[in-house]
Amino acid sequence: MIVIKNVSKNYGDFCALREINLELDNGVYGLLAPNGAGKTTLIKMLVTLISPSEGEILYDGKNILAMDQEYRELLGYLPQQFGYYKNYSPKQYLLYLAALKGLNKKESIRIIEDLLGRVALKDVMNKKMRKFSGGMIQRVGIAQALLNNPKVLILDEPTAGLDPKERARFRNMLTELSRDRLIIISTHIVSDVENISKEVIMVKNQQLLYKESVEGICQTLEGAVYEFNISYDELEEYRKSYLILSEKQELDMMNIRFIHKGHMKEGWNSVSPGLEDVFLYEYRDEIEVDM
Ligand SMILES: Nc1ncnc2c1ncn2[C@@H]1O[C@H](COP(=O)(O)OP(=O)(O)OP(=O)(O)O)[C@@H](O)[C@H]1O
Repeated sequence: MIVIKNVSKNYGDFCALREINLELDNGVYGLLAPNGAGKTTLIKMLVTLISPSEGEILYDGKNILAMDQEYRELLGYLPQQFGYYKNYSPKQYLLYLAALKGLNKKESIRIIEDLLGRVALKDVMNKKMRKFSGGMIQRVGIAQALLNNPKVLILDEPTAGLDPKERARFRNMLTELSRDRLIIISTHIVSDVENISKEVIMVKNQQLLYKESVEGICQTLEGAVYEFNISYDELEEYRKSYLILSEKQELDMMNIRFIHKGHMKEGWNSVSPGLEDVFLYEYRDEIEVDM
């Protein structure tokens, strides 16, 4: 189990994270926040690339910085950008990494072939990565992060550049992998974590906003999300008065989804809030709503 205890991180005078407290067990945790909110800072502390300015991070009660190599042996990490060699095949690349980690070659071949099977790359394991799609490269990235069969797997924005089909495949793979390990996946894309996370962690104004199940987080907007058909002429008025979550053209009307806390007006259709709604609501001042 990982315990993040009163952790703050400052870069000079700038405070990137303030007094973060979290307890994490096996399963998938989605670290969801807009760019610049401090996800990478938290992740870099979790993988010991940087250390907290205050507080500490414990693994099974031991400070991860003090554990040093012992901690890194149970850690798998896929950074936002990972370096690989285009002229290598996945198998060659992983064998090279295994050699760096000092793993025995015969044993490595067995582990690597098994891993490449798990990430659905067995058919192409001897092909050069030069022609691989973004999704295939990310799967190589996952395989390298799994090389030491880590108990803690940390993935920083792992779906960047993947198409929807590859994203879906990726999510399924994580669910499969999460059975016996702790997985943290950082993203600003709600659908990446909505259906696979045991709990979603959201950070706002440098502080922890939520660490809860998707259902629990969505409940915070229960009874406040509506859909309604309006004419184009009314659109400006609604935009001024309410936080619009989405606008959809339907024949000669506009179907809008919006937030209102208070009495509903006649005709409004109250709908169940989704994680995307909460995300747009909580970060309304930080993100430009794409309409
Ligand atoms: N080395 C650094 N020195 C100074 N400020 C930094 C440094 N690293 C990050 N920051 C600042 O800390 C804040 C959080 O950055 P961080 O990279 O953790 O955010 P993020 O949520 O991961 O965003 P992204 O997805 O863009 O990486 C940002 O305002 C960023 O400018």
